Amino acid sequence: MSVSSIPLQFFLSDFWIPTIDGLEHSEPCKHDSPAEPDSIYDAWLASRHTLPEGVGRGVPGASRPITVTNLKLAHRMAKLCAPEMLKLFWSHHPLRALLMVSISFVRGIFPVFKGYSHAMIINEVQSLISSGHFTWPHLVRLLGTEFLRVVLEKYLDSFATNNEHLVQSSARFSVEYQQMEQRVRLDVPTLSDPIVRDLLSESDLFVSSFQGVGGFGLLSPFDFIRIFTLLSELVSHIYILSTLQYGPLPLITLAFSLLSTAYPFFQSSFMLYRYGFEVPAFTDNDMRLAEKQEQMRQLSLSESHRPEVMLFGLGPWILDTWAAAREAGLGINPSRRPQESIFSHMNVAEVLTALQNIPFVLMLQSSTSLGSLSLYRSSIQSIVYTVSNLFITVQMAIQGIFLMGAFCASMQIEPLLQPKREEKVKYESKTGGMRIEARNLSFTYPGCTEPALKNVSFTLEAGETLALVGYNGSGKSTLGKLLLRIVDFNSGELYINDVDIRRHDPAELHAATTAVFQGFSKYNGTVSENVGVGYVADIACPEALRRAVRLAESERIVDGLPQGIDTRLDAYGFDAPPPPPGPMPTCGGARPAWMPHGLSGGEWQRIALARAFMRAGRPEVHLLLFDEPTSALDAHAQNKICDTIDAIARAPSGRRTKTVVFITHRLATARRADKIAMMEHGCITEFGTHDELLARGGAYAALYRASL
Ligand SMILES: Nc1ncnc2c1ncn2[C@@H]1O[C@H](COP(=O)(O)OP(=O)(O)OP(=O)(O)O)[C@@H](O)[C@H]1O
Repeated sequence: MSVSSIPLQFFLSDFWIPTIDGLEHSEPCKHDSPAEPDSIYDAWLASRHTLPEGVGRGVPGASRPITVTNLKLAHRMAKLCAPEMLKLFWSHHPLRALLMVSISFVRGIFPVFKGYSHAMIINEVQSLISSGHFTWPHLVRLLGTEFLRVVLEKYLDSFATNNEHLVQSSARFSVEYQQMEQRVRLDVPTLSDPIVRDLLSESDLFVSSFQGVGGFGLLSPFDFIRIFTLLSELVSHIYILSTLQYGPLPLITLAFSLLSTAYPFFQSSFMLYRYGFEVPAFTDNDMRLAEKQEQMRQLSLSESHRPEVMLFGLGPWILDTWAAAREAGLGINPSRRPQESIFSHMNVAEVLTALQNIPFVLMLQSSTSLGSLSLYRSSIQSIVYTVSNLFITVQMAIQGIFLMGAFCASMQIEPLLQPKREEKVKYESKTGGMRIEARNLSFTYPGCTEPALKNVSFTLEAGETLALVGYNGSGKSTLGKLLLRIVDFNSGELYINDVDIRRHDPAELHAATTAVFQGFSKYNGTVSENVGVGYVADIACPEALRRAVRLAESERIVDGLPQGIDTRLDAYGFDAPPPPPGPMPTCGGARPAWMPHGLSGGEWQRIALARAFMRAGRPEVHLLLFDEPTSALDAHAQNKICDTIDAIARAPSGRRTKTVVFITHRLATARRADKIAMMEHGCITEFGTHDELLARGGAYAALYRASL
């Protein structure tokens, strides 16, 4: 998007609405932010607290008001981010980057050359008409020069575009790479922090600004270079004006010309201020409305939701909810519309444009050169437009700096589960599996008041099998995630092989575990990809894939698929992505390879089991955790899977080599375990063997009897 196409209101409204500054003073920071923030993150956080209440507080990308505080913050951020950004520009194509900046300067002078060349031609033609003192060779030379100028400008433009494209693509790849690299590093607790989410969203906006999408106040460092072009354009126009010969009333004429050309901008900004134009930032309410509207739109389009939409008769409700949100979002409600006055309909600018001709005529009295007048007029207009563009660009650049700050700050986020370097202990394998000892573990999900786990304590010796049983919502899956180091606990202690779990690198622990989650992932890919991600080193190894599929008792299912293990699976239900380009299948014809194949719930569960089995048998894996792995399987298949897990957890000699944790509602499966933990309301209320718990006659015994 070119800078000139950005509405001027975008810039002026922030400047001309004084309440923003006032609000900033009346709204002290909720967090203690230092006067000169030490880190980029602090500066970014401080800038968020300068947003007025209700306007964009919770909306990533909301434009910060232009205040002294924010200018200082932007300056601090730019300083802190500069090394990182310079590296980004220089790392791939230093010479081309230098060329890009230089060409930006040169391009700014082009409009002046153009005006000058046109003026010379006009002068020559004027001589022809008025005095006849002109020479054909001179006019031809001038036309030739103009032709050369056009060719040169076009050539430089196309060279600059190609050069920019190359430098920009490399920088874009780098920022996208860094963004991806950081995303895959971050763990669940880090990502569940709402401030981190906002930071990442603003960081994403910065990354997308490299796509050249513009709009919404996005300005990448590349667009920032355009400021150089605008500056050189401004300076060259001012220079041209200073070299012109003026007639009578030079200063008054100049002032009138400048003011009359600039008037439309002042008029529009005055109207915005006087007649209550809203700040062009999205309010929290706008975002809620947009979200609701999108949710309803998706619901109406989604084919996978269609059966329930039909069954529950949701059509009218979807339509009404969407319409209410959309109407409010579009401002169709008349009370939201800004007041308009008769003045807003008057186009005074047109009157002024007519009046502008008066000083020109006055100048014409003394000036002999029509070309100079044309140059004068085009320079005046260019100066006003360049200055206004410069203001818009600078204002957007300031917003861009906050997004750039978000990007740089996001790069410095350390995953919460990662231990400090000095506290880190390497995970040591223990023959016979993982020993787990939990002491008074408590955990509350972020934003919740009721803990999901309360004072959970138990010990599981290496190689033992534990079944976690209990009512819905009693905390079984949460405990499983704690053991797998997916989430962190709030209090208590958890020891793995007698070492505090918090001192281990989660990646090392994860390499020593395998799991099937209750809500396992369905990847948009082939069977082999869906299974192979369990151990990516073997994702292209047919034997390893076959073995995992066989262990999960899914050979028959996979062999029955149209392309066997290479069949693409339908992970989206009916909402599969559009087919790739190519011939469409004819009615009754063979099923094309790209067409994803659906699976039943139990079949998907076997695929997830096969994924876990990809690495389960490996010697470095010491903990196998299965959260309802066989809930959708028939009793026969369940028993076979349990036998398989038991076999995997043992050496050929029969000695236990892996610790196994089952989360299950099937007590027939639970009774096979060495230990059973009965969970109620986030606590382990009973712990022991099946026989011990039955003899106790408590909640487990009651549940077991009910299941018979
Ligand atoms: N992401 C979450 N955010 C907030 N609360 C959650 C979240 N996940 C689970 N909970 C809450 O934590 C409690 C324990 O949930 P958990 O999934 O551990 O139960 P469960 O025993 O595995 O249940 P089920 O047998 O139904 O699978 C529940 O009250 C649940 O509502």
